[in-house]
Amino acid sequence: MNIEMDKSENQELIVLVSRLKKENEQLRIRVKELEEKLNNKQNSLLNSNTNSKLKESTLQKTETFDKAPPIYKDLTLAEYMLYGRQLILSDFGKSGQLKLKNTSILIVGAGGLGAPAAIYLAAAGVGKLGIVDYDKVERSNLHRQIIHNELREGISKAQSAKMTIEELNSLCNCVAYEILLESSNALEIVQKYDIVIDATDNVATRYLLNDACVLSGKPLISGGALRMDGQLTVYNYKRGPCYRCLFPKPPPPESILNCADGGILGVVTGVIGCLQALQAIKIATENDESPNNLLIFSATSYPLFRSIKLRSKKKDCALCGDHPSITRLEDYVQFCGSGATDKSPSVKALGHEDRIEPKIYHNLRNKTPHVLIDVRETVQYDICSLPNSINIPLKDLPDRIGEVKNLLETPNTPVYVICRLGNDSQHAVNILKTHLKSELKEVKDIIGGLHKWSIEVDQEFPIY
Ligand SMILES: Nc1ncnc2c1ncn2[C@@H]1O[C@H](COP(=O)(O)OP(=O)(O)OP(=O)(O)O)[C@@H](O)[C@H]1O
Ligand SMILES: [Zn+2]
Repeated sequence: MNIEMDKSENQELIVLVSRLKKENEQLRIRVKELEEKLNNKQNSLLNSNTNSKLKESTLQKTETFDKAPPIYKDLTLAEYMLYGRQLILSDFGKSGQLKLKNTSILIVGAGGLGAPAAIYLAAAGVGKLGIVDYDKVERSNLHRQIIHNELREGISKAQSAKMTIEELNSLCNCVAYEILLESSNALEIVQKYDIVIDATDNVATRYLLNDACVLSGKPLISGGALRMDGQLTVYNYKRGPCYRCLFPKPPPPESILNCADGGILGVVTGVIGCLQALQAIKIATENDESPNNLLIFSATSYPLFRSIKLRSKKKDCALCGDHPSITRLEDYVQFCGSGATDKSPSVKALGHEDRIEPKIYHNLRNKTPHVLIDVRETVQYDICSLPNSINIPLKDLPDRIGEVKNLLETPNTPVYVICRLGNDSQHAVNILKTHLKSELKEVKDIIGGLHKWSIEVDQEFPIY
């Protein structure tokens, strides 16, 4: 019996010792990591002091990629272990890893493109990552903005991205800017970084970042994605053009479509965001021999990628040309005629008399004979629709006026028009009024569209 007890005590002791040894080892690694993190922070503090001195000096337009001299001259033991699989690449090696460690990258936009770009850059060992985003995490972001998650809904995207990065690689010094990047703050932030990634979704910020990068001599890795397509370009790099060399004038605001209206396949932003990260690594490690190209990706065509060689910079470019007229940041919202935020502003195309609240329409719905036209695209109509509505997409409406006419039982039959948010429906009312002036007694748009309907009338109706 005693021998049996001795045996089992012995066994327990062996297990305990082995557990303590394991914990001891884990603590040793953790202490090492924390020491490195502290070291990083001290170094970046040193760096930011140098930068603020730099900031005080006059802002000069520089043409080459100006990178601060290396601060870190070697890798730590934890870094050898962490980056081992890429250290052994002949095109990368220890020198590549050290260059990454000494590089700071600014990602503007922690959305569909910024999310994968930030994750891969942090994991690869970039020394400092700045993340700018003024917005908060929404549920409809999560199919593509994979740096956030369900628990982060409603919190700042910049903070959420920082949290993920710190969990992924605590050696990366991540700075979150919970702000809208605009003329008043862009230069100050851009100047603090070696490379800038444009992961935003609007034209005003595209011009702002282009100008800030040219004025402070930073390469700009620009990406875009919509529906099933995407593209990638590097501006202001290796004597290549800037965005203004290619597009001196912004497109008309009404021609611009965003993801909320046009849709986007999550993985398409993943492809372009990863390519932005790859391009940043190639620039940081001075391993980029490719000419200045516009890379076009289409998920629905073959081959998936096409590449177009870009022109060299324009001698008469207003920004980067020989005699520039733009020497400071401008008012980009005014220049582009559209804001830096992509939240669709409410259209006000109709007077009060031509509009009806969803609740009032709901009350008359089963009592008054009427025609309800839903002017969303058919793909959206097929997602969800109100019973007895007729789908005529806005773009087809002028050609299908005859159909509307045939639907009217009498000239007095009222017509109501609905869409997703209550913007297109207003344009549709104007089209109907123009074409059916004498035939129609009453034609109204349902205020706030199906979105407001599902909030105020039927909570079971999907919001998408
Ligand atoms: N000037 C800016 N300053 C800071 N963040 C910006 C600026 N312009 C755009 N962004 C951010 O860039 C990101 C763009 O990503 P994306 O288009 O995937 O997201 P989204 O705007 O959340 O999409 P959705 O259209 O579905 O609402 C957004 O998070 C947006 O807040
Ligand atoms: Zn230019």
